[in-house]
Amino acid sequence: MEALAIGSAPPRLGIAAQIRHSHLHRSKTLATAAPLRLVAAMPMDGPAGGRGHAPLRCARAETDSEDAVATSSQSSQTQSAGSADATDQGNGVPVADAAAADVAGVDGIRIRRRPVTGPSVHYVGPFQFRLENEGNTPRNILEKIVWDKEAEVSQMKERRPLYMLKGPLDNSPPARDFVGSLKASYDRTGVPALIAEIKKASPSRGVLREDFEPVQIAQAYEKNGAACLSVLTDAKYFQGSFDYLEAIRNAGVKCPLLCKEFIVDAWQLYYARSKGADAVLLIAAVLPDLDIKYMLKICKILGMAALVEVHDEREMDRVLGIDGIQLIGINNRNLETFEVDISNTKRLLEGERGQTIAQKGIIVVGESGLFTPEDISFVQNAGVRAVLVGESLIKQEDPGKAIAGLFGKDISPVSVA
Ligand SMILES: O=C(O)c1ccccc1NCC(=O)[C@H](O)[C@H](O)COP(=O)(O)O
Repeated sequence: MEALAIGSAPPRLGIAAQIRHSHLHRSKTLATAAPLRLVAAMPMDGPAGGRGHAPLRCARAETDSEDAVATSSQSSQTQSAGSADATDQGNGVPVADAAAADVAGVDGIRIRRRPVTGPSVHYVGPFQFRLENEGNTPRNILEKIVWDKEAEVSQMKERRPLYMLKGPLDNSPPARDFVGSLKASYDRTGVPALIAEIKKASPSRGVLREDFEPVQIAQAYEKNGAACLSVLTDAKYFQGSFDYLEAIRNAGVKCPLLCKEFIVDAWQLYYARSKGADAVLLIAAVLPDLDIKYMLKICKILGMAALVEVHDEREMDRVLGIDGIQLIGINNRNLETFEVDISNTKRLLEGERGQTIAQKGIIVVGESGLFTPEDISFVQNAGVRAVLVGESLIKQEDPGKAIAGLFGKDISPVSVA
C-alpha cells in the first residue's frame, strides 16, 4: 500500500511529474474520477514560504502503560494498517499509513477524514501550484473543518506531545460533574437543563457577537441559571479559543465546561482536560464506533463526560449500540448543509429508540435552532432533558437575561430555590 504520509519538505518535481505524482495518490475508489484541474499557480514568499501544510499523520495505537488505552484516532483502521510502514516520529506517536486511516464508509460515515488524493498544494521551484480534484476537494463544510483539524492537531501534537500533557494532569483539580449538574438542574427547574454556548461566530451564521467577552458572558450565563457551559475552541471557523476555556475556568465559574471542538484524535481529549474541560463533544458523523469507544474510555480515565452527537437515525442506532454512553446530543442542524429543523429531535426519539434511551437512563440533549419557550417545550415533550443553545442567547444585548426569555421563566438558582 502506498503511504500518503509526507515530510515537511514537499518533493520538488516538474509539473508533469507533479500531475503523475498526484495520480499515484489517487485511491482505488477514485480511479474514474474527473481529471486533475490546475487552478492556481503563485510564487512562494521566500524559500520556506507556502510550505506550511502539515504532514499527514495519524496516531497509531499508542499504549499507555498506566491506563492501557490506545490514544489513537481511527483505531480500527490504523490497527489493521500493519506496523511495517509505521515509524516513530520522536514524540511517541507512530505514523501510520494515512490512506488506510480514511474513515469514509466505515459505520456508514460519509465524511472523509483527509484528502484521499493527497494535498492540493504542490511546489515547483519558487512556485506553489494548487491541483484540485475530487479527492482533495472537501465535499461540505464538515469535511473541510475536519481536514483542517487533522492538520492543526498534527502540528499541535508536535509542539506538546502527550507526555507533556499528562504529567500536569495528575496534579490538577478533578473534572466537575457535567452529567450530575444537568440532572440537578432538571430536577430543580422542571425544564431542560441549559448548556449555554459561548461562541463568537459560526460557519452558518458568521459573526454572532462583535463585543465578545467570554468570561463575562460565562458569568452571566451561570448567574441566570445555566447548568453547564459549552465553549467553542475552534479558531478558524468559530473564532473560538482554548484560552477562553482556560480563562473561564480560572475566573472561578463553577458550571462544568464542555469543550466544543471537532475531536479527531484522542490527544485532543488530554489537551481539552489540561485546559479545564469537564466534558467533550464526540461527533458520530466523524468518528467510527471503535474510536467513540476508545475515546469514551479515555474520557472516563480523565473524569470527563462525553456528549456524543448524532443527527440522523443511522447515527442514533450506532450510538445506542455502544455501552457506557450517558449523554446523547441530537443536533437539529445538518452539519453538511446547515439546514436546521427542530422536529429532527422528535423524529429520533420516537418509538423504540426513545424506549431504549429511557431504559438505558441516557440524557438526551437537544441541540441547535432553539429560540422560544415553545421550542423548549417542543423538545422537552419529545424527551430531551437538556438543551444546548448558542445563537438565540449570544446575539441578545444581555445574553444572561435572555435565558429567562428563552424558557418563559426565570430559572436562576436564586429565583427557583
Ligand atoms: O453552527 C454552524 O454553522 C456549524 C457548522 C459546522 C459544524 C458545526 C456547527 N455548529 C455547531 C452547533 O451545532 C451549534 O453551535 C450548537 O448546537 C448551538 O446551535 P445554535 O443554538 O443554533 O447556535
